[in-house]
Amino acid sequence: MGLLESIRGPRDLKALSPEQLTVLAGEIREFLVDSVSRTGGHLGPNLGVVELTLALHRVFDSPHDKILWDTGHQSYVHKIVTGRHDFAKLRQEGGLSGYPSQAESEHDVIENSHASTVLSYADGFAKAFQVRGLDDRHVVAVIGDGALTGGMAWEALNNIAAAKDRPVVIVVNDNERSYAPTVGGLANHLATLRTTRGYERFLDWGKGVLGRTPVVGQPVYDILHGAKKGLKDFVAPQGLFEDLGLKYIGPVDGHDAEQMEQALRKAKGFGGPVIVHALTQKGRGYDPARNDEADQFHAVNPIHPETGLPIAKASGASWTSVFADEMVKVGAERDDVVGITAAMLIPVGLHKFAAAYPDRTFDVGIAEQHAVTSAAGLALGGLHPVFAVYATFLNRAFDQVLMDCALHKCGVTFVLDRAGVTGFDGPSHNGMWDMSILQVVPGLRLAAPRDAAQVRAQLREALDVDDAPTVVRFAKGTVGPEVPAVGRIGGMDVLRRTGPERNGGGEGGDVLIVSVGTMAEAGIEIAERLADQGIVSTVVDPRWVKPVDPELPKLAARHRLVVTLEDNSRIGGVGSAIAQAMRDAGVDVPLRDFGIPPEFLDHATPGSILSRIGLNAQDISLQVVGEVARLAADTPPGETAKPVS
Ligand SMILES: Cc1ncc(C[n+]2csc(CCOP(=O)(O)OP(=O)(O)O)c2C)c(N)n1
Ligand SMILES: CC(=O)[C@@H](O)[C@H](O)COP(=O)(O)O
Ligand SMILES: [Mg+2]
Repeated sequence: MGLLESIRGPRDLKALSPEQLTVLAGEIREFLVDSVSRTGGHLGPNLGVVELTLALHRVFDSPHDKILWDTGHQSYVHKIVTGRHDFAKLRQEGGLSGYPSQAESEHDVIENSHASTVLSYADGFAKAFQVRGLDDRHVVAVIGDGALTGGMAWEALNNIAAAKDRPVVIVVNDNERSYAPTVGGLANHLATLRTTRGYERFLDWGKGVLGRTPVVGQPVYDILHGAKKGLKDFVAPQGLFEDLGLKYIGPVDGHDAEQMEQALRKAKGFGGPVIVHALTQKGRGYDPARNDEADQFHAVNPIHPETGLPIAKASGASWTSVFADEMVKVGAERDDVVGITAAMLIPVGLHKFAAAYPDRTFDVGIAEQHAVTSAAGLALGGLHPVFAVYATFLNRAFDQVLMDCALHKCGVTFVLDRAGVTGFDGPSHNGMWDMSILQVVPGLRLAAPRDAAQVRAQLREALDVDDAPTVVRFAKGTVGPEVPAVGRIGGMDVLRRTGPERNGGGEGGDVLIVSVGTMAEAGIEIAERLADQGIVSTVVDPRWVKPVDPELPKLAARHRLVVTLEDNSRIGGVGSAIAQAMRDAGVDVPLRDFGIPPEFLDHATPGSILSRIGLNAQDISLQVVGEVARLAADTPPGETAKPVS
């Protein structure tokens, strides 16, 4: 790839001729398909922003000018033209992040891969430049049509439009899709703007022809321009953006580097808030992506580059598919159950329910806050909504869960997919905070199923609660083997006892291991390892981790040590809640809580993250053996360390 090799920074783009830019764009697409088909990643979105990114870096001077990307999954081309060509370990330990990364480059600003934030950052930058008198630099925000459906984007637009003298260049990257086609009134408005493309071309043609005959040309051009404006307003009212006080430039062909550059130079010189509406295609130039109905290769696992077909076949059912299938069954039994997604119908597993019950499925766009409060409205209206969302994306709707759902005792069920360490997508995608932040929501009940059978059972149990919000959270990827219960204490499943039966129910021993959700297998393995050391333990799965089962403190009192395991932040998680419940019950037994440390976890494979943070059976067993030994050592002389029974 001759030309691409020579691009070591944005400066190398500035001298290229239009012909060279076309060649370079082709080489970049070839590079993206070749590389991302090997590693997996956001192939479709990045194929769609090749010319747009080249134009941005030719018109603006990053890092002096700030080029900001919303969500950041479409920043591979930006990385390539800012000197990062080694994509061999994309999204893996030690490799490039799949999103902008300040540690990687001075050209990167926003690392957060949560959508709809870029305009707020841009508003902040513009205000900072103005207050500091830095009028020699620009801020450019690239936002997708999907991200533009997020509420924050409109809060920011309201502020950006307020100051006519505060330059902000907004590039709307309109490929008509989030994963699926973008929904809502905004999407329809963007569509009407797109239809005026013909008028732009007509007007440009007119300007060219008429411009050569100035005497006649100008008045005729003015008439034409007036006609275009009137026609546009008639056919495609520009009102939305212009009525807000934003200059609107477009629609522009986002794959025509020259047209993009022209529009960006116009925007750069405007001196106030301006929108450049770029029309692009997700997966541009790669037929397998263009022809992909589902999401045009929004995010792929490794694929065969020639065909786009996945290299690895899924090794079993995913957590998502178990939920998807059960939702269809529930839909047939209960016509009050409705589904809600925030622009991720297939990724969260509501597509089958939607196919069966289209009138009972609502895609609200990338608008989780709206989704939650709309769900509260649906519940108050007599239905039982199921909002399926990635755990990390519910973070932004915490107040809506607390005040709009729980305060009103709304029977809304939240199904949190991608809970726990997800790894590849970096620090803002791990579902590691839900079991902490939701602990403080009065009345909310939270379940963490350990296997497919429990997903089905706990989903149904959640749907039976109509006077409080309920949460069912599970991990990314393939669901593990069934983990059968060997007994039940209160609402908790006993998964393993390694000592002789005591007190009839096998209650009591040295260590009580409380494994949450997918930590069940680790809990059982830890019990076996402890047994090898002569340490007797009981493993329980609380199933519903909030509220803490009233039997748990009593069971804890019959052990010398309690160990809790959760794929959630250690801070304020299930372990903390159990410790509090034990204190409240006057049970003074030491507790060791194992979870995710309170840090942002850099991108890597989930396995390597879990082993680095020590959230695995081997490391935990070693610590527990040491703890038990310390406890035994504390036993007064003459007394043998024995379980409290
Ligand atoms: C708050 C939030 N919700 C959901 C997502 C998941 N997500 C990642 S990209 C994407 C679609 C973005 O669409 P758009 O902004 O149009 O960008 P495109 O991929 O089309 O370039 C979604 C829903 C997210 N990153 N953040
Ligand atoms: C950028 C984004 O938020 C999603 O596209 C994310 O990559 C989800 O990844 P998975 O669906 O593969 O978990
Ligand atoms: Mg889009």
